[in-house]
Amino acid sequence: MIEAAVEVVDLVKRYGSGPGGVTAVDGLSLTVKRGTVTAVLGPNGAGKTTTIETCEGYRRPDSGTVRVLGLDPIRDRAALKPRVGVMLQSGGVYPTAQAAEMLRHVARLHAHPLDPEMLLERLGLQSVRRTPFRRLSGGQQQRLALAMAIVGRPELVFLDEPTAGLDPQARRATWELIEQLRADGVTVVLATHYMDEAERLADEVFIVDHGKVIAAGSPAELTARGAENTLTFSGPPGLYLDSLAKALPEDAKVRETSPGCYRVEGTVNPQLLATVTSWCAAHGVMPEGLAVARRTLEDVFLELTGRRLRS
Ligand SMILES: Nc1ncnc2c1ncn2[C@@H]1O[C@H](COP(=O)(O)OP(=O)(O)OP(=O)(O)O)[C@@H](O)[C@H]1O
Repeated sequence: MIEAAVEVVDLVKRYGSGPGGVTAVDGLSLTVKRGTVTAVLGPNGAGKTTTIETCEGYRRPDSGTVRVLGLDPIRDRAALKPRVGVMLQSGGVYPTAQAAEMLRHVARLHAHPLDPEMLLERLGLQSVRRTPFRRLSGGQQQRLALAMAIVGRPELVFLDEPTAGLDPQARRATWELIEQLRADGVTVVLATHYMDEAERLADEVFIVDHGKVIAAGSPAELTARGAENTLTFSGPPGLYLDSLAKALPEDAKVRETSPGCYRVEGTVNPQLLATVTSWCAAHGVMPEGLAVARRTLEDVFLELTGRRLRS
């Protein structure tokens, strides 16, 4: 059997002790398969960064085990260093060094680096190549940190909120780069609180809340559980929905979510759409803003916790 790229079992990590202490990670387990993009998705404070930093060898578990490429991240740090890419925050770099110079420097430390110029181009950093790190904008610093994490062609890369605060164009460029990494066989572990990012990029998602995994699966598996799709439309308030409910298949439900806003949940297929529109036609109702929406990871999180992912 091929060994997992990352295996976290019952990880517990506390900050401080006594009543003022915080249990940041509370018995978290996850497995990252090689060659996949795996997202650790959760709201602020869920324990994502602590988990990632423990995998990177920066934090020691209070209990539980962490294996990275079959090794111990703290004990085997030297062996893992050339094989694992991490995005360092500003503390890890020389603030007065120029962007391109820093990237070339990191590239030279590796046997078979990617071309630094290609990375600067892909991440839209060519125009600031001579700018000292500390004068780059937050988003530029973040993209440079990403470039430095992957320039050495790691087998595995940990990305903690790689697109937080980026503008849409930089976000797309980062997503494309992550997709390219996967195509090249790199394993990517991505901590994010953006569900659209997890949905678009991840093969496997671990939804984390209060330091625990509360759901796991591919985005398709997670969003397919329960109501697969929804159909919404608006019309006059107070429509008599019992007769529409009778016309719908058994697994579908309809309700008025707010006055004049209607939501049908179930397997939305062309037949269901036809049933709803013909019921509307028979009742003289013009269904405005008729839309079919797939259930999102945000909906999954809301159902599991009663809260929204983005607070
Ligand atoms: N160095 C620290 N000392 C004390 N408490 C900490 C420390 N780092 C994190 N915490 C606390 O641990 C909990 C988990 O934080 P963590 O940063 O791991 O979560 P996160 O999911 O990455 O959140 P965010 O998206 O906000 O970074 C939070 O309650 C946080 O306040």
